[in-house]
Amino acid sequence: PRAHSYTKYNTWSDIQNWMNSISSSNPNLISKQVIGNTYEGRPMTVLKLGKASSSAKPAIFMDCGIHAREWISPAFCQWFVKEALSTYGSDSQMTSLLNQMDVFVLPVFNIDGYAYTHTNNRMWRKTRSSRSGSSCVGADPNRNFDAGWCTLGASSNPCSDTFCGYSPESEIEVKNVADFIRRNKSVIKAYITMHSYSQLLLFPYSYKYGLAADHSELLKVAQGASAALQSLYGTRYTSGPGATTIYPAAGGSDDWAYDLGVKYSYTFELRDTGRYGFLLPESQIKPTCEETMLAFKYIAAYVQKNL
Ligand SMILES: NCCCCC[C@@H](C[SeH])C(=O)O
Ligand SMILES: [Zn+2]
Ligand SMILES: [Zn+2]
Repeated sequence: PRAHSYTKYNTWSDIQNWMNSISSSNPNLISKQVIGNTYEGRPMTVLKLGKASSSAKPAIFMDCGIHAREWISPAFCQWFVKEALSTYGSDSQMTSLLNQMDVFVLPVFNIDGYAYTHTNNRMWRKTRSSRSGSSCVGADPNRNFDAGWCTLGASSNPCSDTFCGYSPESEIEVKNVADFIRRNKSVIKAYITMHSYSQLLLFPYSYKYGLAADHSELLKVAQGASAALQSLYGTRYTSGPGATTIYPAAGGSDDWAYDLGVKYSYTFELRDTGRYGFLLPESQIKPTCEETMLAFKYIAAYVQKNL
């Protein structure tokens, strides 16, 4: 079988094997927990990074792979875990971060969809749930959260790629993540969700045009993170509220987390701006992950300073 590589788009099977081995590699810094199964029964696995502590530490939650075809997203979550473990002890900021906080990483949110893009349809976006009454499969997890659910920028047609689902959290994958974040909301200070493509750093709201109460602070941090990202290879990002920066979109994970009380809530649209789109070549995994690490660390440092 193919081996796992940080500079390749790994199959779910290779990612699962990788999670099992890396989470037993350093019990003082990483552990894994299954937060539930997907519709097709695959284990949704969260990696908890941070210096082991008997008391609860403030935390950041990051997910990748909400949308199946956005392969650069799970690639970043895997890269992040490798970088965190390999630079802890040598990189002062990463050491400080993992000493003071925990980082929960969900490398593949929509595992069924991700597997389906490897076997059947590279351009699949949604979950793989099916319900009697429709021949169409899946709902858009990023329209299925309980945040302005199905009001705008989403479809109630099960055959649409932005189908909002039959009710909020109807998708078991969404419910599993929402339950986990609700269970840990007292410690979770930031929510970061990785998507592609367009090179955008978005924050609430997308379910309405109105500005978030923390708009100016969220914008300031996003602009700082984008500048940090650009400093490496010159990659240019646009920062702003989702509704006006990309499009209105209700039911999103970032809006939901923000309204739950997780103030620092961001959606990344990673490389590129359309030349390759979702089919970003594997040769761009390394540079994309390196520059995105700088943006993540900028946000994490800001959150740490404002604990
Ligand atoms: N919560 C919505 C954030 C803005 C839209 C993000 C994109 C990622 Se592909 C989408 O879900 O359509
Ligand atoms: Zn997406
Ligand atoms: Zn996108």
